[in-house]
Amino acid sequence: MKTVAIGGLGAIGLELARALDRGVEGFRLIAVASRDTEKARAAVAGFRAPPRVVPVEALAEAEIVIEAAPAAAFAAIARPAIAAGRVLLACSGGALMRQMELVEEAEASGARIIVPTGALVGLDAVRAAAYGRVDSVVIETRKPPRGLAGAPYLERNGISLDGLAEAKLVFQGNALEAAEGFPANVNVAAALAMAGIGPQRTEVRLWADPAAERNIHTIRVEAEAARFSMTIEGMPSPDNPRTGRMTPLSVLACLRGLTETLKIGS
Ligand SMILES: NC(=O)C1=CN([C@@H]2O[C@H](COP(=O)(O)OP(=O)(O)OC[C@H]3O[C@@H](n4cnc5c(N)ncnc54)[C@H](O)[C@@H]3O)[C@@H](O)[C@H]2O)C=CC1
Ligand SMILES: O=C([O-])CC(=O)C(=O)O
Repeated sequence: MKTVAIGGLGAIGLELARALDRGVEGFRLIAVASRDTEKARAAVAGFRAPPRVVPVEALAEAEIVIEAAPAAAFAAIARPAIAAGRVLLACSGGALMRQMELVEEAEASGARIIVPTGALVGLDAVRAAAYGRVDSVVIETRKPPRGLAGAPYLERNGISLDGLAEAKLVFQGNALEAAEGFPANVNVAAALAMAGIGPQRTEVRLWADPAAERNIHTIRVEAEAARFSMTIEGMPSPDNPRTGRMTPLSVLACLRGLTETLKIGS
């Protein structure tokens, strides 16, 4: 049995905690941390085996630490886990991409940092292609306006999405600029950048679309070995419209992949 701890109990973390409590072969949830301790206690009170509610630094007592908190809390969860040489599953890919020195810290301590595919598709193909020459990687994301509302880039540039009648291209730039301007929205672009040709060369286009009922991500890759494009249309989570329901499922698949005997895909 590998021990697991979760930092953040929102759309992703609480779903994962519930799934682990129902039983995921080979893993046992021992601790959780969240901003609001009382709320966290109430959320896990009815569990078959309630995990301990701890401060974020104490999550590192588990062998596997799942980070599922806002980007601003990423380092506080990641650093102790890395220092303790743990396996860190990082959902806030955009935050990681902006603090790549953590990867050097992990190398020194023997920790591993794993970014699940999350709400996206195709990272296996992108990773493989990146062993050869890759000419371009583009991701186009289309979300209902409520899934983008409040992003720092929109506020800084006075872009209002209220009463939007048709789809609007709200951002075009590289993955680094996207992660800075939309910290809660472009984790998939960050994961794509880290899997492929890096944040400077990965192009991001972000649309607010009042007709969209799903979070739609299309990636297009031009590489020497292959040209491919893939689209995923994720259902927004009922708890947080910025986050797709695929993400906790992807983290579960990633977790199982750490130990399963038969593992399909890279
Ligand atoms: N990799 C991917 O494909 C995806 C990644 N994400 C990212 O994953 C992260 C979590 O997403 P959601 O669960 O949707 O967010 P959420 O907003 O629903 O939940 C976040 C949780 O973290 C807690 N929290 C806030 N501050 C904290 C702190 N300082 N320490 C510990 N916990 C704290 C909140 O109380 C809440 O329980 C976000 O950074 C989000 O952008 C979201 C969707 C897809
Ligand atoms: O589509 C989603 O579920 C979330 C998303 O865009 C991201 O965090 O990059």
